[in-house]
Amino acid sequence: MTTATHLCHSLPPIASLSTATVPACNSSAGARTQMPFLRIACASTRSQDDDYHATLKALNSKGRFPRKSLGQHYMLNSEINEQLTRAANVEEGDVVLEIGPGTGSLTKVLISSGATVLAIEKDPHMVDLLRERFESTDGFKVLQEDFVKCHIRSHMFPMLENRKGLNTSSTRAKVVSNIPFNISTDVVKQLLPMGDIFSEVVLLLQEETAVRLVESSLRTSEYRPINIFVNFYSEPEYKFRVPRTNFFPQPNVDAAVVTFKLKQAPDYPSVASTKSFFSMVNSAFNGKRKMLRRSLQHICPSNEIERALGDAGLPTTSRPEELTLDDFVKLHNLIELNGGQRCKSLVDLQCLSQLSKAMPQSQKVSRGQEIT
Ligand SMILES: C[S@@+](CC[C@H](N)C(=O)[O-])C[C@H]1O[C@@H](n2cnc3c(N)ncnc32)[C@H](O)[C@@H]1O
Repeated sequence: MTTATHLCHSLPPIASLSTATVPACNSSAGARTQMPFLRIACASTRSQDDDYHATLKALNSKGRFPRKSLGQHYMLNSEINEQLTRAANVEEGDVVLEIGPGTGSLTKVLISSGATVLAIEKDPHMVDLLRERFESTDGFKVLQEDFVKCHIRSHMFPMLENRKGLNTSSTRAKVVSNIPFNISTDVVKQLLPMGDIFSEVVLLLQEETAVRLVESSLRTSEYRPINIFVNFYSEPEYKFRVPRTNFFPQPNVDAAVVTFKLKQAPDYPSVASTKSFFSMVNSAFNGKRKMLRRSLQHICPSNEIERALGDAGLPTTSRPEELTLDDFVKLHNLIELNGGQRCKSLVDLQCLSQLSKAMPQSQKVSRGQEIT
């Protein structure tokens, strides 16, 4: 305990120190135990640039306290940053988008793997810090923007264009990020339909969100339109849990790493229009306790819905939480086919789908925002 006391005394004067803990040395995802200050010495031997002291020093240099409203929980364990980078198979020549780079601990690992990194950071103080830290590094650019509002395509296209002619195997970029938990759903909705520019999206999410996005099963209350959305656009995989003790300041919840392998348009389930498809899915779940023949009545008369359910091989009494992505696709296409002129609202939806086809790609991707 002498070491612990000594280290505690040497900590910089910053609020919330008394509640802070650092990760276990063998930071195997899975260990839930909170590690005391005693372990700091051990963590700092792994990566002195981004350990507990360095993070505090970096924040102090800008007179900053971590801001809860910006979800500022900094990663103290470089092993986890390396695992995130490996989960995306980042290699020489890759272009990587990092959302919320903070002090740049993950950024450093990405750059060391040979990637060119575009970082989007909302906090201007962290942007200053990153510019100082990576000032002499080629292949790094940081923009001070709110990711939720930024037009990511216009930033990515020039970077991808620049790579043409380089001897690199991948033509699409990757996303690797430890994001603030409060923008997780926005990030997922915005990025997953971008399979034309991103091949993988690897995110460190709140564990509960990770489980809800990847593992929600049929017939449970967690099964929502977002699950249909995630599986429509990607192949998600829960990789590993990251105990809360790996962050400063320590959040009240654990985190987990999820990879989303993005599909490209030809591999999306075949629907006449994604707009009308997701409108139907949302409507179906609006009346979660209701049978589909009732909740979709505004689209088609219930006998038409029953007929489509029957043709899809589903019970006429089906409820939304009983349908897989494939079932919804079949149902949607059958309603379109069977409904024809009789389904007035569907005709309206078809008009919308024509409009949507005329929309620029940049607007189309924001449609995911409608998913709940
Ligand atoms: C959980 S911290 C992660 C920091 C760093 N990646 C790490 O692993 O230590 C989240 C970071 O996202 C930034 N941030 C918060 N909201 C943001 C937004 N809307 N757009 C971009 N960055 C944001 C915060 O300022 C913070 O630096």
